[in-house]
Amino acid sequence: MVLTMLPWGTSLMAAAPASGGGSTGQGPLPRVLILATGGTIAGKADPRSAIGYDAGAATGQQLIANVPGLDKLAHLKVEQIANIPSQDMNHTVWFRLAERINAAFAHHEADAVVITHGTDTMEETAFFLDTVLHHEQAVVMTGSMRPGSAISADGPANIYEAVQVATHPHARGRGVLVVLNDTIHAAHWVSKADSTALQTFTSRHAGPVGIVDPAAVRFFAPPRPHLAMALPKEQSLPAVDVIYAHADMDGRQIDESMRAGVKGLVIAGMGDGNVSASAMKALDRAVAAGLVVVRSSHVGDGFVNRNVEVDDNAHHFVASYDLNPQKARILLQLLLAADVRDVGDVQQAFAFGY
Ligand SMILES: NC(=O)CC[C@H](N)C(=O)O
Repeated sequence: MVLTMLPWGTSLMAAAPASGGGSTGQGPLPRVLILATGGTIAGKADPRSAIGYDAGAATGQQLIANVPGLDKLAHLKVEQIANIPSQDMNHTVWFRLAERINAAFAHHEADAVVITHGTDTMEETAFFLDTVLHHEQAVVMTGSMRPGSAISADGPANIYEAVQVATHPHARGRGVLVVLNDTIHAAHWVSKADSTALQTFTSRHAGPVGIVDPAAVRFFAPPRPHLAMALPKEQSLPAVDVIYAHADMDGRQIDESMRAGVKGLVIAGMGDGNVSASAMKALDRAVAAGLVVVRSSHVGDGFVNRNVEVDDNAHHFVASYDLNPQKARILLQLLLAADVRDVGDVQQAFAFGY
């Protein structure tokens, strides 16, 4: 490759007549579709208490109006997909988002998408969309930890940076990204790790894939191989429960989930995906009844590997590798929706990319 010297602040790729030149000030402005779903970023002060607020109160249009300089980065179109605190996020909104994004790119309505969202379930929405969307164009999620009414609200800067990242040419082909507090995370690894701090998102063992510093958007890591699943046609997902393991654990919750008719179980296990002996017996009953059982962990980092403390071959369990329980649940739902229930096939999907 021949290296061409360009003026500072101009990247080789951004200089091309691509749609991602918003951060360089060259060429036509890229078109960014902003899909607003609510969250703290759309929060307004609650007059009943000094620290209280209602998430999902302001509209996407109001959020954008509070971000100076955004019109110099991109042509924006804002649509309100929902206006909820993200603890109420659900598959109906996920399907609405996925279909809107598919349509926007199929009809060349936008060059990139930014989604505003509460931080509680942002990693789950990011993981769902990352798995069912198959576009080169950037899809970037952002939110905030402080409501717009707070001193030093973080929402406006996060929206600005999300648009900067979404319009950066190196954001293409990376699946769904999460941008918060100057940091860029990939959907596979990102997780909320602090209930109040601005730097709430981590990508524990993998680390963030990039940063936004005052001069530039910088990516460090190559994209992860993309596990591409179809968006289920039925617009619904099979029932899968997550069961949290702890000392004195019995099999009661596992049996109750089976009675309720779930199709799969994810264990938020201790350590590398352990449960007690009596819970293990209940899991064997679940497998015998035709449920798919995935062992994940609630410790927050590291892999759950096959056949280490637990003989997965003998029990017919699946190991989650590095997917946390809430993401393991979504992958299992998508696999079951696609009629993938053979333990070997399910395991292959969880091991994809490693
Ligand atoms: N900081 C946040 O966004 C969390 C607030 C709220 N629970 C939500 O996820 O929407």
